[in-house]
Amino acid sequence: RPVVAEEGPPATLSPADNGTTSHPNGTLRQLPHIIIIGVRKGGTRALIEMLSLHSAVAAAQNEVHFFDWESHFQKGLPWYLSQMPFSFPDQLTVEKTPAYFTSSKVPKRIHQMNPDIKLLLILRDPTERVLSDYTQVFYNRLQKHKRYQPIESVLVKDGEINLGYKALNRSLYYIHMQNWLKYFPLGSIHVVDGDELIRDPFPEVKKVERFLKLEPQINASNFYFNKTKGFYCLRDHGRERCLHDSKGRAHPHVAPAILQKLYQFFHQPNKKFFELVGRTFNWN
Ligand SMILES: Nc1ncnc2c1ncn2[C@@H]1O[C@H](COP(=O)(O)OS(=O)(=O)O)[C@@H](OP(=O)(O)O)[C@H]1O
Repeated sequence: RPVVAEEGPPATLSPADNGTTSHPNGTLRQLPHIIIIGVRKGGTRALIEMLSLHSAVAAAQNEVHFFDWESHFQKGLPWYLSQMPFSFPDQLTVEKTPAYFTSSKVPKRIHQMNPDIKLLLILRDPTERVLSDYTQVFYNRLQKHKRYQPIESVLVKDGEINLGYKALNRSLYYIHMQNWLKYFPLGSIHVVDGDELIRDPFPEVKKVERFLKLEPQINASNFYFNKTKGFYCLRDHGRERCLHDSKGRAHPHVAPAILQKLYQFFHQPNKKFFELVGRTFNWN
């Protein structure tokens, strides 16, 4: 059960409220039991949609940005609660905000709300994630008719990897993970392999179901490969749907020599991450 910590945000819930707001049909809003903390472009939307196939899961529609945006955090837990979907008391509520993973103040704040919360972290090959991150910003700028720099000029400065490029830092997973492990035991954080979730989602989703101690319910038949999209899509009670067009975009071409530099750049950080979590991933 989520608890309200002593040092929590300014407006805390009254004891009578106990973290829930009820509705006449027996549903209520509950603080999340599960948070998908990131990583940005890791496959967080796919993961929350896939998890929502389970009848015991109620997912918040939008990214809430409660713990990372001061303007939201200052509103306190009652506001956070008001962002949650209505659910039945035995359902688990989940929200996803990919920016949480790389925001240093977030782990402490989530821990203060509920030290027993279950965290899901979906990661992808760090280089691939950088390209996906660049592509996202590229499209955002395109939409706003703003200028954008070609990928190679943001990745490289004076012939070397440009350490000032923010997207690179977001892919240094061990740095951020260390921060989370100051507050949560490894057993509270399940790392989902985002590359596998793309390649063959069902086994990855089953692992999540087990981690959350949910009754096995999600089936192989809930997934089908859509050739046009080039990704798996979902089948839920006979209804078929793919993720939005903004998910699964083509990435820019990068010269092989630069790509090689990037792989090399991430080699040591990746090793540090593997040591931290006691498992390896099939990253370049
Ligand atoms: N089934 C399925 N369909 C479509 N897309 C899928 C799927 N599974 C994982 N992905 C990958 O999810 C990537 C987007 O990640 P996020 O949802 O975490 O992005 S965001 O941070 O919320 O913007 C997105 O990244 P891009 O390929 O760069 O667009 C996808 O590769």
